[in-house]
Amino acid sequence: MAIATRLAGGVPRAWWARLRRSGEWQLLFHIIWQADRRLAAVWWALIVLRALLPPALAVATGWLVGTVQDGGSLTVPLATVGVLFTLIQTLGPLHTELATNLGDRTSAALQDRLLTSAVAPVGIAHLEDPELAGDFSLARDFDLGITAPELRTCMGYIASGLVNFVAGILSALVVCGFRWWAGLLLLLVWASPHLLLRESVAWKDWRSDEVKAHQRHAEYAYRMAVDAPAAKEIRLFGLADWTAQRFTERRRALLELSLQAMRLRERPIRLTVLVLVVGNGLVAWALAHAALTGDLSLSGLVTYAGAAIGVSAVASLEFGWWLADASRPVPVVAELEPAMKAIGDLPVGTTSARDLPRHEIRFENVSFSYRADSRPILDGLDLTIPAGTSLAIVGQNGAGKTTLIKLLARLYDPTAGVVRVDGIDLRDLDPDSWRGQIAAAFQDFVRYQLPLRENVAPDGAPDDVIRKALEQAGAADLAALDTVLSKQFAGGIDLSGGQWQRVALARALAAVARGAKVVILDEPTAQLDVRGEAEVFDRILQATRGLTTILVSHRFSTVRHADRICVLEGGRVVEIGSHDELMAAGGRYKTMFELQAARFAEGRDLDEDAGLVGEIGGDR
Ligand SMILES: Nc1ncnc2c1ncn2[C@@H]1O[C@H](COP(=O)(O)OP(=O)(O)OP(=O)(O)O)[C@@H](O)[C@H]1O
Repeated sequence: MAIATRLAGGVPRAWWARLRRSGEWQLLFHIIWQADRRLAAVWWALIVLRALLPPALAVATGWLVGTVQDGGSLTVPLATVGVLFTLIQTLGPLHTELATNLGDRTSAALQDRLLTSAVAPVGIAHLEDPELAGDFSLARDFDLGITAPELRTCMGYIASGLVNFVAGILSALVVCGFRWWAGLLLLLVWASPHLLLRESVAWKDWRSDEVKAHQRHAEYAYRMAVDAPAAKEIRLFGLADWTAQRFTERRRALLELSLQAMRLRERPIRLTVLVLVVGNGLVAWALAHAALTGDLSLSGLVTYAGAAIGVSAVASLEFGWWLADASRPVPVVAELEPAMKAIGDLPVGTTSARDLPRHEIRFENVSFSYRADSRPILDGLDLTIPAGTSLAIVGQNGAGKTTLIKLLARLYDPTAGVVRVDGIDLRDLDPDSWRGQIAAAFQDFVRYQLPLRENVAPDGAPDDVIRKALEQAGAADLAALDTVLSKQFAGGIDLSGGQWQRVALARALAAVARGAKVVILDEPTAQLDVRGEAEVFDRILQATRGLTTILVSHRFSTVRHADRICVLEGGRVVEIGSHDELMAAGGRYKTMFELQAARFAEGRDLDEDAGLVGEIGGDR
């Protein structure tokens, strides 16, 4: 790992102060413990055992030398030195392996916490919030390893650091057996870097907006480079260098920031060296003097000199760096949990939606803005969708059609006004039971890298329900139900955009078969070819007949089939009625319809059997 990254955490005094202040390391050790108690207990036990070994070896070596001098039996002292030496050599690598494993488990525990807190809120505002998105990148650094090493790497070094630190203190205690002040003095001088270098700069601003922005961009560029969906455009638009450069620049900027933060000041370093030389010189002189004057035996000299050298481990700066690096994302994860809840969670009602009789939907004077300081997307909107009827919503890009759907699915609550179903405020309903009543095919539907079966019914359904839904969506012969819909899996297949859309429609239709009473179709046929659209949409209409259906579409050939159509503009409904009524009214709907019909009419020669022109203009 690059030294710059290792140094990024700053120097000991700074990390110690920071850690103590923020409780980062307590949080880290708490999470380590929660991640795997058994492994964590062994990890700690090995720290204690390994810390005992160096001072024990110093004592045993002195004993061995004394025994040689006295001419006694060497078997036991030699065996003791051998065992201690072997343990020192073997426990280290074992401990590192264990620490890597514990680091992986701790990362997984942190990931679990992040995932749980991302999916737990009832709404989705926290996932669309730009500031939280920055924190997300920082929080995932224990995995990404962009500004700091991954936790699996840190854990081994933290263990070694702790071993050194404790072994140093124990060695000082051994030196106290020679002269109490000598042990204390050595402890103080070797601990002095922690104090003297306190003014050196740590990377205090690692959570600044600048760091967050670099981190986010670096991560984004990385995903662009390695994710398959972006691969086509990256190549066609010649963006490969741009992507690589963006990643390199952002990462370099992060390293530069951390390097700036670690630059040590000269004077404290000189002073630290002076303190170390003087302190160690004094103890060395005392040892030599005692040995020369006969105050100290050769055995004692070997023991205390060995222990005196061992005290130096107290100065181990690395321990602080690794602990600071490893701890860094932990508070972000901890803070993200309440932050996401505060932004994304919505009050939960208790009334079950399962027994709603009719599913009439009413928007009453509904206003909505995504942020308090942004323009209203919906502004005093009134709209009623009678139970068992279909309503199509049309309007220009950005008119707020999808936003209205989000309110209906209770992914957000209105800023003002109320959305009711059968007269009950959506906020009084249990959100899960309400969503259980909804079957939806979204514009940006999810392409699950799962078998076809799970793509149609993620939470499980009998195969005949799945097959029927696929048939209704015109995807009966797509693949066997067990086929994974991704080439990235053995035996998997890739689907075209239109085929994927049919799968998304089948998902909604399977939900209808299992009892959903409200159907949301947001651009359900946008990716289907013209003939496919007409055929699939007829079947969807049949399958959803008698249900309350909301259809958002720019395709008027689809829209015209709805019982009623509303035109959304300026955050309100400006026209509503059946296709015939709106055409007769001669307003915005008629204009939009005729514009699209004319466009298709121009293309008639190019696509004679498309059938769309006839469909659009059929009963004009
Ligand atoms: N999460 C969000 N945060 C802030 N603004 C948003 C968010 N989602 C949408 N918007 C804004 O709200 C407005 C309405 O968006 P919406 O997606 O509802 O429009 P739409 O009518 O469905 O558009 P289209 O026909 O292009 O799909 C747009 O100006 C959009 O930029």
